[in-house]
Amino acid sequence: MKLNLNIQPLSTWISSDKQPLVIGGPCSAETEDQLVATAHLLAKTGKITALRAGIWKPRTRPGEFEGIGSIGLKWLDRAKQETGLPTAVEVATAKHVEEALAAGVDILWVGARSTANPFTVQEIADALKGVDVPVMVKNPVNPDLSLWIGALERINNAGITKLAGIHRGFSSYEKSAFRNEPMWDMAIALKTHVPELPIINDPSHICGNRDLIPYIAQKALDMDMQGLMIESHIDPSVAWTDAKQQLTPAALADLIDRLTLRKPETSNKEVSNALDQLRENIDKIDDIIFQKVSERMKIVEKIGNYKKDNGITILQVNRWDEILQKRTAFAKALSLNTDFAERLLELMHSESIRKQTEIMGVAQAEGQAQENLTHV
Ligand SMILES: O=C(O)C(=O)C[C@]1(C(=O)O)C=C[C@@H](O)C=C1
Repeated sequence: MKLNLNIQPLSTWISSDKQPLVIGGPCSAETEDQLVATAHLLAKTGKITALRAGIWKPRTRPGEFEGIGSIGLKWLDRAKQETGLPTAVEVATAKHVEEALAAGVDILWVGARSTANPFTVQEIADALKGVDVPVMVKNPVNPDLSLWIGALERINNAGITKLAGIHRGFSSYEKSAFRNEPMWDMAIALKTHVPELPIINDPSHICGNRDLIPYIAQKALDMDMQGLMIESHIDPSVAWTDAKQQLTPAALADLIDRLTLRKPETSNKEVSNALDQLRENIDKIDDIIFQKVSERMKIVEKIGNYKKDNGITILQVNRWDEILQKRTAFAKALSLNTDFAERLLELMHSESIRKQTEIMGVAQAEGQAQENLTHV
């Protein structure tokens, strides 16, 4: 379902001269020298569109460096005056918004922890009323698309039309190579709901480790994201925060050089005709798949009626296991990815269970129980 947000194109608020669009800068502003020197080196690469720096840092545990605070805004302004780079900082309270705007910060962003809290987002939105400043909203720490959309809506309702999302990955209990799981499907879902919303990828926070950054940055561009936010420090080995994921300005420039830029469309008529033809074939095949799935569901319904009339359980573990084994082996023989085949079968099986539960009348009882609960 498409959402109705009032959003201006990215090019109306940030220069599109350099492609890919990269917002670079240190995780935290630490000292005036560190920030200004990093900014100069970044500007000298000629590849950076805006300068980022954390001024107020939301830390998980107390006692860690929580950002240099307001004084850093003066350093950031000096970096901007000397390099000509527009600046971006994270804001998490109304006071941050007021101070950042008073200090001439060009772009604000809402952090992942703030996005997860509607009270915080509303406080920021209220502080932004009547101001024409670009705001980027990071995904919430947890993979909840509604929270991300809700935060964008709150900011948009406050009158902010220069709006973007930042995909920084999601917390996960599972051990992983990533600091935050990319869960690309979440960013794709946001793009599907709000196609006009620019999305900036933040490979630094997804990876948590500089070696992985090139892969995520490339994938983000291939996912048609509009830009990258990458942390860069003059000397990452002594960085006060996120030392492992920061790149020197030279390493960042090198990474940008190695990225391949692709476009969503081509002006080559021959290629676009070939793609049209192939897409027509896909449409036909998708139609056949749906017809077949519908036939399968009709059989599932018949089985469901037999089960209801003869006191047979809905779940048939042995039969389900047989389907999983045989069909995934078949899928493999057809050169299909077995994980994909398994997920497809699971999706169909859970729909069968839902359908047969409905036939048994249990779904109705469950619905009634839910209704009773909501009336308590
Ligand atoms: O074989 C059945 O009993 C069915 O209802 C079909 C089906 C399926 O979707 O394939 C559904 C539920 C069972 O757990 C096993 C298989």
